Amino acid sequence: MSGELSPIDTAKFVAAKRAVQYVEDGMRVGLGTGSTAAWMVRCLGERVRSEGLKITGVPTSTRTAELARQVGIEVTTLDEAKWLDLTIDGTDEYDPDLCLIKGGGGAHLQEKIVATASDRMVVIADPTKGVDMLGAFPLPIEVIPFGLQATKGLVEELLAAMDVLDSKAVLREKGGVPFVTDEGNHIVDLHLKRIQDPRKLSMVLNQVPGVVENGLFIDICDAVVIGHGDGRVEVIDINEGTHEEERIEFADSANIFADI
Ligand SMILES: O=C(CO)[C@H](O)[C@H](O)COP(=O)(O)O
Repeated sequence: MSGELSPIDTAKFVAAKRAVQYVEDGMRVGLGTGSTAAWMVRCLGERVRSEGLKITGVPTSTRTAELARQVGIEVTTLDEAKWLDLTIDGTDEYDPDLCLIKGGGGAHLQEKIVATASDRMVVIADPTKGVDMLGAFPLPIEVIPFGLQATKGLVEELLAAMDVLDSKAVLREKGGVPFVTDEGNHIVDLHLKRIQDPRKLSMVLNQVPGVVENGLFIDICDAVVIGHGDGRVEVIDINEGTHEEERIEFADSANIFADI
């Protein structure tokens, strides 16, 4: 990949480039999944190659593991790393409390385990991901294959009783067959009304037998780095209560790929 980036890719790139500044020598870093997280992995690889930064990455999917190795990041498992200093990941939505909907890429189970086992989670996003109230993006749940239709039916009944279901629960497909996660499970996407009480919904969903994990990330994200197409980044830190803006140089974006 080379040449001019589109405004949306510039936004993702500058968010990623700013976020990898949080990474210090010796850190164990959770590596998220998705197109924005892929920019972060490339930016981190660039720091490893050009600065000799020594880090261990814990990928949240086979896709991310493959890319991390390709760009020169040493990877290990969460069990080997035990605990992480930082996780950097993308998101499908973030709200003003930095609660998230994730799982658009079908990796939210590993992503949630990895982020929860980290001192700090930094989310990278473009401006389209910010919402006043979660729920415009369909909420993914990971469901085991056994009894899939029974689980899906029960979830639909529960959501209808709670008056949060907007249309329906849809089994995610890829290439005409059910999408299979890295854990060998399936994804059901829940088309909901705006989520008034994400904490309650998350707890209810995870009580249903057959549901492994839902895509709501509550009180897990510490900061969000929002990139813009003109190179500006906003950094919102929920713990510090700060909202800062700066500018990131993005003319070198093509160099990120030069040595790979
Ligand atoms: O949760 C995720 C994968 O499970 C992704 O982080 C989320 O879908 C955002 O992806 P992208 O950066 O491609 O928009």
